[in-house]
Amino acid sequence: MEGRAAAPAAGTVLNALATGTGSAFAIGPEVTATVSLDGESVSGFVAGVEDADTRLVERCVELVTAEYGDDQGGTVRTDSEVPLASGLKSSSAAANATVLATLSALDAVDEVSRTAAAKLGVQAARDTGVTVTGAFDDASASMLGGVTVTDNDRDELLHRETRAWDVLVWTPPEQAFSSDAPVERCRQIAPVAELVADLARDGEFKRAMTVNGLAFCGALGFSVEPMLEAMPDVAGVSLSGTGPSFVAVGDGDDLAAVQERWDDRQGTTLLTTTQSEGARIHD
Ligand SMILES: Nc1ncnc2c1ncn2[C@@H]1O[C@H](COP(=O)(O)OP(=O)(O)OP(=O)(O)O)[C@@H](O)[C@H]1O
Ligand SMILES: O=C(O)C1=C[C@@H](O)[C@@H](O)[C@H](O)C1
Repeated sequence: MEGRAAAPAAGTVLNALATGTGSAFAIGPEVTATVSLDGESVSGFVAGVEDADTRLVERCVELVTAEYGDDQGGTVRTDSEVPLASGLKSSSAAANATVLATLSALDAVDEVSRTAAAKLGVQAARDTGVTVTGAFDDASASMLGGVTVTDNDRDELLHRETRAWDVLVWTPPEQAFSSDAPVERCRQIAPVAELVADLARDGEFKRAMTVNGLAFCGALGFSVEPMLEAMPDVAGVSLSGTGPSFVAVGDGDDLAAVQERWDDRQGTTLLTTTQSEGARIHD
């Protein structure tokens, strides 16, 4: 019994740590999960990362086999095109891919809606303490594709649209785990987050993410310089998640100008696009 599925990473429009309302958009790079159900306990591997914390993806397999199978164990392996703890939601993508791969291994894909599958991954993230709010914003964007706006306190999808943007990502050579973020400082910028949520619900995603980025750089202690370097050329740029990556959206020519500046920084830049199809199961 084997299943394979892939789910996209995501960038941030609104970080939910201030108010519980969040917004994110799916981007090209993916996490692929391969699940084999042939044992009693569940063990996980992250390709290329020794000593990776595999509890999240193991918990995803456990939750799915408990609800849709017979508590089977087995192995789960993830292969990721995005680095861990970089603000690009690799945890949500890994959880979504693992939930779908496990459902595929059980031949139970048709029994579960995509939204319900994303919620199982959110539950696994809460159970293993890798998230602050549950991050249904990131999970829904990765699972459904497009741009989503969610209430993470109720795991409710408030709004979803698709956008065809080019996306530039700068990832510095550091890591920042969401579970270590200073939540109280984020709550202090709630009035700004409410304004960003209004813009996002109206589909004004670019302006929303730029205001989000300026506010969360302040709350989380990141420099706004990468944003200032992008703002002359693009309307949408933000710190992604709890950092350290930044994302800028627009069209190719505008992003090329930003990339020239971000290429002078340490770390890596990646030019990709928005992704509107969401997670997919490999036959
Ligand atoms: N590719 C992966 N495969 C398996 N587990 C993963 C993967 N990516 C993340 N995780 C799990 O999620 C945990 C938290 O990850 P992390 O804080 O890096 O989330 P992220 O989604 O990459 O970052 P952010 O929330 O800032 O976007 C990791 O400790 C690990 O347990
Ligand atoms: O852990 C969390 O709850 C979150 C982490 C970041 O990705 C945020 O962007 C997201 O809105 C919520």
